[in-house]
Amino acid sequence: MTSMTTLPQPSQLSRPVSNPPAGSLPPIPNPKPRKSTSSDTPRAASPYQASKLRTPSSPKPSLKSPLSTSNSTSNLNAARSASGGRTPSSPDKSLRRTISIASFPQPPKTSSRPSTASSISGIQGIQGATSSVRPQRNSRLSTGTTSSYRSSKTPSLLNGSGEGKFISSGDARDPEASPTHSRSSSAQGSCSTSATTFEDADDAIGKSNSKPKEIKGNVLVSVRVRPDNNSGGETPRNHGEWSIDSRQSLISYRGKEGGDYFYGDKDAPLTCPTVATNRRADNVFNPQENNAKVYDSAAKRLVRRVMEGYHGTVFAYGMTGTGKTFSMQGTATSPGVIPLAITDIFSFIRETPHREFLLRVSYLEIYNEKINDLLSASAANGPAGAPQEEIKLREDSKRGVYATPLKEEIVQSPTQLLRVIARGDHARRTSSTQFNARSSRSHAVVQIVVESRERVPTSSAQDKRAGIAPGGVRVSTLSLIDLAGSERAADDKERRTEGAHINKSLLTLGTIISRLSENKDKQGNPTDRDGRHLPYRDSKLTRLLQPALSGGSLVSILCTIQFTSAVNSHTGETLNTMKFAARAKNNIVSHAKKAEEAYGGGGSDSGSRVLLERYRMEIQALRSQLDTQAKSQAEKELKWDEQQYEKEAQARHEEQVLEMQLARTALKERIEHLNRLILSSKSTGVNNHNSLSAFGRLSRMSATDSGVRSLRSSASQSTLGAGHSSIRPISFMSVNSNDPSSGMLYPGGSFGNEDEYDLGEFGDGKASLQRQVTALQADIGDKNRYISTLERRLLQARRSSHSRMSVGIKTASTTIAEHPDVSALVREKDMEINELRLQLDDKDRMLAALRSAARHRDLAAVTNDSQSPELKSKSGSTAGDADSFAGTNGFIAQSESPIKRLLSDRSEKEEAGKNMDEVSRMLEEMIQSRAENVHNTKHRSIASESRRVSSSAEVPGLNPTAPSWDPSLSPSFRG
Ligand SMILES: Nc1ncnc2c1ncn2[C@@H]1O[C@H](COP(=O)(O)OP(=O)(O)OP(=O)(O)O)[C@@H](O)[C@H]1O
Repeated sequence: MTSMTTLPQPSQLSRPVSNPPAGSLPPIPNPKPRKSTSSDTPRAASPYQASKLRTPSSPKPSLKSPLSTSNSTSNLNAARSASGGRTPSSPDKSLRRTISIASFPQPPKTSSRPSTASSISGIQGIQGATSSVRPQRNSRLSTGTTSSYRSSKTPSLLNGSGEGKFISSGDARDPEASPTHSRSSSAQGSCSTSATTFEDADDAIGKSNSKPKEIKGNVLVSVRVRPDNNSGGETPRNHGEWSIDSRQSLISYRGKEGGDYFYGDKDAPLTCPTVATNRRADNVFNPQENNAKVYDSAAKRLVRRVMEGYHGTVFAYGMTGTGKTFSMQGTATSPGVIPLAITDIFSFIRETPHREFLLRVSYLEIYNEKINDLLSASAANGPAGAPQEEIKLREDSKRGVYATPLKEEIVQSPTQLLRVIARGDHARRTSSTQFNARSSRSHAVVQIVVESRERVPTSSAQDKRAGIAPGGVRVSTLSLIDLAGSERAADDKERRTEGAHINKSLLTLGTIISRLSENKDKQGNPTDRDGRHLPYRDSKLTRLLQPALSGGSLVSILCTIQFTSAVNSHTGETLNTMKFAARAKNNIVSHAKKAEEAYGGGGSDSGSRVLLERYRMEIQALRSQLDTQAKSQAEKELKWDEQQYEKEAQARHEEQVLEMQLARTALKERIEHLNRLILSSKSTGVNNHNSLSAFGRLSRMSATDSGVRSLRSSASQSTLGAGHSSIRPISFMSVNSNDPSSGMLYPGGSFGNEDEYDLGEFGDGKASLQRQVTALQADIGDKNRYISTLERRLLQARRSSHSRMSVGIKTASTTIAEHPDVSALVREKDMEINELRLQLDDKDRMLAALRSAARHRDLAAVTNDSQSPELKSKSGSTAGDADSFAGTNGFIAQSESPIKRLLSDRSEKEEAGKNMDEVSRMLEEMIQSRAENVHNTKHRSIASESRRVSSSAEVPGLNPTAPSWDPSLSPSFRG
């Protein structure tokens, strides 16, 4: 279903008249482009058969009047502007181009009641855009037709020439003139006002919506005579027994079949053609009159009334091939009642800015007493398509009789509406008959439902939003019906079946119309004058037309006939049509009321069918839903924002905690690592080997495998020893962890046999040793500080890299900690620390050795001063032993004899000399090693510094935190 939208505002649709669209009219449904019920049925020879389009059997141009030769559009223009600004008939092609859906009449500038004149003025404007002739709105009223009609007392017949006659004839019943006609006739008093022109009190007293007005009167019945193909192009006044006086709405037959038949009043005074009589005619259209003229006279006013809120029905009745479809649909160049009504509907909408409209359309056919929805998908697939759900007729007190279920499409533009109808028309069944190459085999009903409501003033748009309901909705229906043609029995079985159904329904229609009365039975059902029920239910057609025939709507009947000079002229059929027209005119009495305004969208069935109201309520409900949703959405967003903020804060907090944890972990790891290094170093040197002498350990480590670090220390110590004196102090040799006694002898880590240390270069270099000790102590202090600085910087670097990771470098696939430069730097620093640790250990040991040596020397010096050289040496040794071995020397001194002591003294001295040499050598090695270490470290520092600088340049931000060797921290490393 076409989606519903608010109909375009007139302002949106308005186009400057001066700028007509160049587009052409959207394809008007070609008459009968329909499926054939029997495609293989041989068609009767017809001049139109070759063409898919229905070719108007118009008279030859030479015989046409200037008006009649032009197509319907030009005629529409010409007829409407007959009194002024008439455009000379133009070729069909150019005229077709000029009519564009987009160039519909513009809404009036004022909100005054829309007038037909304004509408026509709009059309003229469009056409004038092409023809460059734009008749003035007033000129039409002041000149030409109307005055001509009023002044003309002479009836003009069709055989006359010149437009005066035509205009006079036409304008007598032209809706533009009809108000004057109707009102003047009413004023004159001598003419009946019951002539159906669909005027009501509104027109007389001005606009008033206060109370629905009732239009009373007979239906509008028009007779259209189709041109005769066999007339040789002539337009005779008399067609054999038939004669037409269109001005007098008179058709007479003086044949043998039944005497004289008159449609119209042959006795009526010519000056008052609408005199009250039961045989008064409304319209008789001669063969030259075109579709536009037919529409203007027979349907235009009714369509306008429908737009104002009345129900209206227009149907074409007549024998097959007489021009019903031609009149209702028309052709591309001569649009019929349906397309012209559509044009008018939208014109009316544009001219009525104070109301809003909603249009929906349905299209059904009654074929063989079965209702088919021509808009359903299955209908589009033709009879062979999926079977449709059975459509039934139901009755409702408000809606009357209606078909259900029926697809209704909401339309928003004439193009859309025309397309929908074209689609339905395509699905309608046609086939070739004796009289019509493309005969309609079904009754087709186009139903346009018009919903309208007072528009809410723009100023109170807020009220609209707030849900203040505008006025009620008025629903009216326009039914445009193209009946199938009555026909004689056909040869083909299928045609016979169709014909039987068609004839039966038309017969029922005729019967009902002939028996129509205003009588009703006790239940309120319509009866004939004798109180008999009217057989509406005998056919689907009459059942569907019941509301209209009962007087509930305005009705306009177009009866089509054809006079032919052919031998098999169907005079009987034509006479039947004439009788039907006369009965309809006499019997159908319309008392249509303007539909009441409906309120509410949900309650009653009729209420729920008012889409405008339903949509309004739906829009309102959706709007409030939207508001609620917007509110809750805003709340949700606020909540979400808060949650996000909290989450972010939480994440930040967690990140910080993590960072702290990482920092702590790193710190701990570092501490552990450093501790491990220290312990490992100690354990390697002290615990594992249970040795007090680093030198002893070092010498052994060269032969044992005690781990990388021990090996490194060993290696460095070995290097220290290279190129030095081979003299090894005995005391050092004896200090062996594998020797328990010696181990026990050095609990304080001091060297043994230190009484001999006064000999050799160390004995002589007391001051220099002292200086070395001091220097080494300072060195150790420096290194300790350096280590702590390194640790601090490392920590900072880690912390910084973590925070960087969390802030900005999260996207990097590798973390800073994993950055090769940083890791290399860290590794390097680790190594540096290790080495420094090792050096520290070495220094410790060296310091201890030096201290011990210094003590021995001091002791020796004291002993020498107080004893003989031998005793001095001995007692010094003993004292040294006693001192070194924690008080055991006293026992040694007492237990040994003097000779033995002398012998041993000599050997001890030799040994002491050796030991001193060894110590000196080792010290030299150590000093050398230290010097080399310092040199190496310095080199490494410089290298690492340069690397760090380059890596810092690569990793911005690392520079300030990267640990670096500050030479100022360790002045001892400068050299
Ligand atoms: N007033 C007209 N002027 C020119 N051609 C006409 C006119 N009326 C009818 N025709 C032509 O006559 C042929 C038959 O007309 P149409 O199909 O409208 O008849 P119908 O009454 O609808 O027939 P059926 O009942 O079989 O459908 C068509 O080719 C049509 O173009």
